[in-house]
Amino acid sequence: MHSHFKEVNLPERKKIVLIAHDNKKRELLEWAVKYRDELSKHKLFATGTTGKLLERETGLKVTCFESGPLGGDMQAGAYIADGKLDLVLFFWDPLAAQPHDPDVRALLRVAVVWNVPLACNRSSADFLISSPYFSGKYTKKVTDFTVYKNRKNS
Ligand SMILES: O=C(CO)COP(=O)(O)O
Repeated sequence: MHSHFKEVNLPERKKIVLIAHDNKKRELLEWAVKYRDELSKHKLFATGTTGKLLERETGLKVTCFESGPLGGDMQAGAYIADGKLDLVLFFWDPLAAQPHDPDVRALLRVAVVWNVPLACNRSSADFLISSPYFSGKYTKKVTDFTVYKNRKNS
């Protein structure tokens, strides 16, 4: 199918959400401490427990959603749908079943819908943060959903 795109300008100072499942929290915290100075240039969000730990270990201000299993992933997903998050760093655990797996999948899905840069492991996060776009301007293309929204049976 022929898709049309809209351009969305991302500013230098990005709105970034950081999330880690329990077995991945140490890894995300180490990563955030390593890149503390770079992260300090941005506005940070996180799910509840991840955010509390991030604030404690980096000293950076983090706006916290609810804890993930209590709806935090869905809050982050809603922010994405509203265009209020520019980048997602989500170290999810591939070896542990999560009670809120549907929420996790929904967040990952909606990030892809809106073409949001998304790192799910440390090396991807390294690649993202070393990109000039991380702290520079970037114009992303988002599918233009006008046709979808105006479809006949809507
Ligand atoms: O479960 C999570 C994401 O799915 C993370 O939630 P917490 O940061 O509150 O532990």
